Amino acid sequence: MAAIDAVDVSKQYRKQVALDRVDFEVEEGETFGFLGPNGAGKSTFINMLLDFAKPTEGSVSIFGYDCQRAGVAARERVGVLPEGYSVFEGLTGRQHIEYAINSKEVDDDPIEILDRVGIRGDADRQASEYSKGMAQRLVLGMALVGEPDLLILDEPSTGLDPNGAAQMREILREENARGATVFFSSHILEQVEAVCDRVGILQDGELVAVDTIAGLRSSLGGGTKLVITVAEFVEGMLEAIRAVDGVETVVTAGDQTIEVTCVDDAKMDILVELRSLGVDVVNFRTDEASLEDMFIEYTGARNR
Ligand SMILES: Nc1ncnc2c1ncn2[C@@H]1O[C@H](COP(=O)(O)OP(=O)(O)OP(=O)(O)O)[C@@H](O)[C@H]1O
Repeated sequence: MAAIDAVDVSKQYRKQVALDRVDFEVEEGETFGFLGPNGAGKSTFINMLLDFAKPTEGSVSIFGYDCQRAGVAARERVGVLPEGYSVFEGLTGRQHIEYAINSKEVDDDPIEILDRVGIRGDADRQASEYSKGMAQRLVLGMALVGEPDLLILDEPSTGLDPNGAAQMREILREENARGATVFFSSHILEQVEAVCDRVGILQDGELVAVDTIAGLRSSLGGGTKLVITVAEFVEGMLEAIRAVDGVETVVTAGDQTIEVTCVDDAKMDILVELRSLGVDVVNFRTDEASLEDMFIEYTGARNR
């Protein structure tokens, strides 16, 4: 059975279409990354899973339970890290975890959980005094209570330092390895690339791609990235590259570097085109297209 099943789900806020007939499944046991530029509809979708928002049309279900009509059953096996969660005034970190343990009626050890998310040393401090990253770690800890079958995490890396982000990745891997399905939205594409089996890309409320990263690469014609360093930029150079057959995206990275995603066959034509414009090519190399390159290609936007 699918862990998450979205059936032609749409959401309209007055004139704003936040989701437009989104239809996909997240299989049990997958780690699934949910991507999209700001305002694409990611949080709206997650809010529907949690019944904070209702679909205008279509439906969403978790392990076969409709998130609106059978919300309590749907969320029973779920651990959640919602967007913009604020901690309770007057409760320590440990008490937050104890609260989650009591509400889920399980017997986890709060200190073990705080240790896992890296804030064991701050267990008895008021959570309202925590830094942003510490609070984010605490909320992740609360989501992990009771070994949920599905983790739903809205931007889990928000506020985390690089160590925290690496720890987060490790926790997602461990959770997946014990059998949990992990569904998370993120703007940190390296993180998504490192842990996800599949990704879905939302753009203006529409799901424009759902695939493995390798699958995305091959549907973009091989997804080669050419990194070209030139002595200096020449007027009309970027437009000329864009006009070459097989070129998908052209972006600049610094004063002298151009990154081009294209089909394999286009590489030589690009270099020939640059020579004919009198551009002095200092260096070029080919990389595999990263998830960020593909994201730009699908959404036409730099993510960060
Ligand atoms: N309560 C609301 N009332 C009206 N419009 C809303 C509401 N919530 C979201 N929207 C609109 O729905 C669209 C999708 O917003 P959403 O928050 O789901 O995007 P997102 O992909 O999570 O963005 P971000 O990456 O910035 O968090 C936006 O145009 C937003 O303005």
